[in-house]
Amino acid sequence: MSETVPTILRALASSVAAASKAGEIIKNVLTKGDLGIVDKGVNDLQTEADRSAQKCIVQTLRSKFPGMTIIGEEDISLTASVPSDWIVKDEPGFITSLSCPSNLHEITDKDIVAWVDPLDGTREFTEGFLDHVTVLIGLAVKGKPLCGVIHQPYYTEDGVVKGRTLWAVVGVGFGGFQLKPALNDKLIVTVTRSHSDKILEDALIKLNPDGIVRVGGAGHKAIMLIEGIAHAYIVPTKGLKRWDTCAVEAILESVGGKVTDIHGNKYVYSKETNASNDTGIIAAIDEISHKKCQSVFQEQENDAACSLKS
Ligand SMILES: Nc1ncnc2c1ncn2[C@@H]1O[C@H](COP(=O)(O)O)[C@@H](O)[C@H]1OP(=O)(O)O
Ligand SMILES: [Mg+2]
Ligand SMILES: [Mg+2]
Ligand SMILES: [Mg+2]
Repeated sequence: MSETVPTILRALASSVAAASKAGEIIKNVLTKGDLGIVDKGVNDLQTEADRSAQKCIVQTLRSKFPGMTIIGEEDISLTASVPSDWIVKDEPGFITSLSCPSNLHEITDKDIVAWVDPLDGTREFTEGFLDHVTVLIGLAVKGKPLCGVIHQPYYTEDGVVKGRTLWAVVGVGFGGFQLKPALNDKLIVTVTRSHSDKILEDALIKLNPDGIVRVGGAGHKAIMLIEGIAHAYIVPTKGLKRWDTCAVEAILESVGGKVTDIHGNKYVYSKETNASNDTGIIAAIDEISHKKCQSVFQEQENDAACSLKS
């Protein structure tokens, strides 16, 4: 069976299954109560949940796709053995049965770069904002995000924590969510709740949006766009890394959104690249919202250039 399924679909199916297992692992760490928090820098936390979830995802992908390049956020040793059920065998049929164009059939595991954020929204996780937590896996081919997985372990429906997994293959399909349109003729932006600075606050004054939604996590903010709560997610400076944005970009692009840096340029997701998204992010659900945000960043740059000259 698996011989006939394109490798990229098997890789996405495995990522969907591994992200869900990582979500279980995250919940178990929290339930046990010993988070093992480390600050990797300034306001840059890592917990036992981040470490264990990454082990699960990387070991799963590595066991099936030996040629794949896997780049995870956490700098941890992967030589120690992990519980056998952390290496997930499942490849859900709703992904492997997708029909995809012939060029995607030619992709081999060596062509795929997996960008893995085992727990996005770590600060919010430690502060109890659990619905802000996601597991992100993006699969890039030829430097571009092709497949994305956003797993939200604490997604709640009717007061019950159910969890959910959003996925997409650019140009092929998406699932795990329903796209809800945002209010027309408005601009609501979503921004950080825990990493703000003067540059962001100045940009918000200049942008003067109809609403500002301050929540944690890159994956969670992408969900705000999909659910019609905001039109654009902006980060004016560095802070985000490719593992925060690869899955987000694939999913938003597959529903007609646009993700670039603040100058309108695309980031490259090849294995050779520096992981840092140095020139910020504009992630928008549509072209018009993206344009509105980009023009404000352009004005800010022009103002800065003028004040340097005078
Ligand atoms: N200054 C920073 N240092 C480290 N990670 C950052 C920084 N800013 C943002 N991030 C990452 O981007 C995500 C979105 O940022 P924010 O929640 O502030 O909007 C954060 O959850 C965090 O991912 P992670 O939690 O995976 O480390
Ligand atoms: Mg982190
Ligand atoms: Mg992150
Ligand atoms: Mg993380």
